Amino acid sequence: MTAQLNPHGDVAVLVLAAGAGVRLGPGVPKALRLLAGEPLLVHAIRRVAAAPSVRLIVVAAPVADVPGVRALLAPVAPVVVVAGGAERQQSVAAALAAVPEDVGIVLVHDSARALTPPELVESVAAAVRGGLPAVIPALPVVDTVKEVGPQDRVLGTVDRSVLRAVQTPQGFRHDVLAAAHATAGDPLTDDAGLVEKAGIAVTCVPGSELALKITRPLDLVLAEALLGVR
Ligand SMILES: Nc1ccn([C@@H]2O[C@H](COP(=O)(O)OP(=O)(O)OP(=O)(O)O)[C@@H](O)[C@H]2O)c(=O)n1
Ligand SMILES: C[C@](O)(CO)[C@H](O)COP(=O)(O)O
Repeated sequence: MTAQLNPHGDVAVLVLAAGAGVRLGPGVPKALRLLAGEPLLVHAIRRVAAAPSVRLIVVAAPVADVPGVRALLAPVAPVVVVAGGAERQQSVAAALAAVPEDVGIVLVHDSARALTPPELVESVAAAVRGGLPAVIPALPVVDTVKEVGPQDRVLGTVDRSVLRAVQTPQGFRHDVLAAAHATAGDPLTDDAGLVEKAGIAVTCVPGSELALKITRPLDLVLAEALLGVR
């Protein structure tokens, strides 16, 4: 059944799905690879669409797959599908261009974080709604982290208490994200990085173990196990 989005919601979610998935190994673009029999993108969209304050979902798809992604998602949720770019940052910019000005909050989300629960979408949006310009979900770093130099020589041990592993959805006031992208330089790995460069405060909220990014083959195994136990 097609999910209904909230026409009175104040949130647009940009769902990025234009990446190749090189680290996952050869195959179709990562967002279209199967997890428990369904494409990662379908898992991701179903969860985003279940978040009550979402009014609009814009998907950035691989250029060649735009019609196919529209057809794939039509029975899942109402979405706008645009062509993504060669870099993640370009895919964000293309999706952002499809968001009307009157939407106050924009979240940027990786389809690769396919099991992200709707509650995380809501908690990030609520923090922006509460007055923060930029909000990112994050988890503490669990490993000891070393700085390494030439010949793999360890230079030192980093104080991990000040480190966080950052997830998506990352949430922004619409004007803040638009301004950061309008002045963006070399591509960065996340949107919060652009906002930081503009000198605007970025605040962490608790992330979720379920929001793991499916990057390597083992992550698919882990995600399938998580689906099995839920
Ligand atoms: N040009 C790109 C590159 C990435 N992404 C999206 O950004 C998210 C995070 O990227 P990552 O997980 O690193 O995906 P890939 O770039 O596909 O992975 P790889 O580097 O292994 O190819 C993914 O949902 C991916 O589809 C995108 O929309 N457009
Ligand atoms: C946006 C992101 O998922 C936050 O962790 C991450 O930066 C994407 O990075 P990648 O280089 O595409 O794996």
